[in-house]
Amino acid sequence: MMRKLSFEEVQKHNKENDLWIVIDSKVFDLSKFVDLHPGGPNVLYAEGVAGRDATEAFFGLHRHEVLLRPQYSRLQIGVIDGEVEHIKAPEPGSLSKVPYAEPSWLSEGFFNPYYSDNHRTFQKAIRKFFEEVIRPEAIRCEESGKKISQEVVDKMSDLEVIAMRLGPGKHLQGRKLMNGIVKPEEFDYFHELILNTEMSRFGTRGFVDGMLNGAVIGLPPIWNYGSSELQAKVIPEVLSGKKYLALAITEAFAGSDVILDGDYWVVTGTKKWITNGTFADYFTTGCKTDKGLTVILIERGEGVSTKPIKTAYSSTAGTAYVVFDKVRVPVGNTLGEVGNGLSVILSNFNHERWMVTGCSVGAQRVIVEECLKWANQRIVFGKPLASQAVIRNKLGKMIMRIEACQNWLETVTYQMNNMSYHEMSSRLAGQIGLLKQFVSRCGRETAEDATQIFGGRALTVTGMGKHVENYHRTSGYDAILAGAEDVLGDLGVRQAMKKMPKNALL
Ligand code: HEM
Repeated sequence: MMRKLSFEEVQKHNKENDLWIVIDSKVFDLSKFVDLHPGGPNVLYAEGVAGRDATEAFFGLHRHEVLLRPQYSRLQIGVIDGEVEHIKAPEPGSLSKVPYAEPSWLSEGFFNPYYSDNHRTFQKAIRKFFEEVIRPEAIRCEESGKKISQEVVDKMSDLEVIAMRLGPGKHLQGRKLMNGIVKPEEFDYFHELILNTEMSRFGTRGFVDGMLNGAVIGLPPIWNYGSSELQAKVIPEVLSGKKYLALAITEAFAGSDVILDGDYWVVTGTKKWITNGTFADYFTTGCKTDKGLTVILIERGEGVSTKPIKTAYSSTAGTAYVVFDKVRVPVGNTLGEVGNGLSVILSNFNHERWMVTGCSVGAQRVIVEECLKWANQRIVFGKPLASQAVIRNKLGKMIMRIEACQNWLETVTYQMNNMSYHEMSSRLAGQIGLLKQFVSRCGRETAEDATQIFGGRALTVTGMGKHVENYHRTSGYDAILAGAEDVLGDLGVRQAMKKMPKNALL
């Protein structure tokens, strides 16, 4: 039970070695903390702060989470008698009540045709799991640049999170998804969309890619085109998170040339910007053979070396430069027909691009929420930021963009749920390309506007604007990964032109 104190009592403690303040009805004794305060001691002795209710000043400068850190929460010595706490830490898994902070299907009083009760139960469980288990790890790894710990990967694999990230399909059969919350045959692209949007909510973009993204894009060629022996060996290792897989296609200069030597391919060459490459045990690799592009699964071993590439985001993504030096690979590791590598690679792209779009939308929505909250709480010259028309204009555009992105993404997801894989490839490749371009463009514009709203705070890695800072620095990844946005937009128009009826004349 906390001590109950009066404002009169608090006011007496307003000097060096005896300093109390009130934040949201909680009384803190800062006497010993002043010299350790990252904002310096002087601000704490200021008039209106020392011995006073400093709630407004505090929330103008700190995120609420600061008060929850154990080293700071223990500075609380009591509560103001008769006052109640207004600002509470959200319960793990809870939904935000800020308008537009959640998609309409998760907003009270709104309706949506796409989601069932099962999607709702699933969303709640996933958000809770991500907030409790993944968020602390995401923040740690984003900062340290280290690989996600095996302990956390094991927790994901216990709930089949890795398998679910690969979408609906036969790889889910017989599994207990999220402890049985969803049956394998019920799992659809909306469940997967929920996963993608939820995992992007922590302002840790490098970590999201480090979270076994390589498997999501590198495994389908194995189960679609690999031999049964290869599948039996590699798929369980990867889905259980025991082994890492990377998709190694992109090249900066010389590719991966291959010659045949008996029952072995001998691969020599380089790959660049390979996500998860630093940690990968396997590489699903595009190689040049004399019959054309061929995809080969290369296991890390003699002749394979990887070097981390320092990028704008955290090295927890494991982005690597990969060198193959006369690596001997059994011919049985060939994925698909020799010379047919392009179709192996292309068959994967729709799903990958759609996934990136979902992650992008999840991250973008958090930024909209951050800006709405900040514009409401930040007081400048006695008025909230939101009282400025120029700020409201930016907020309006952000809301329009996120709602447009979400709605188009849901329409495309609905098509995916109702189409065969082949239909998706022929009908949706162009639209997914355009969607991805639209979402990443919107994301970049929102990142710019958010930076203007947060000002200098948006340039600081920690503190008030940390999410905006991370998003501004990393939203460009959505515009490049899985296909550069301009190229994808162009693909969309070219596909549309191919399908123009011959008699469509004005
Ligand atoms: C329990 C009380 C407080 C704690 C635990 C605390 C803690 C912190 C921390 C951790 C930071 C680093 C920035 C961040 O991570 O957000 C910070 C910065 C700062 N604090 Fe406090 N603080 C407290 C009260 C106050 C109060 C009452 C003021 C009043 C003016 C204040 C003024 C500042 C300033 C000016 C900065 C620098 C802000 C910036 O770099 O943008 N702090 N504080």
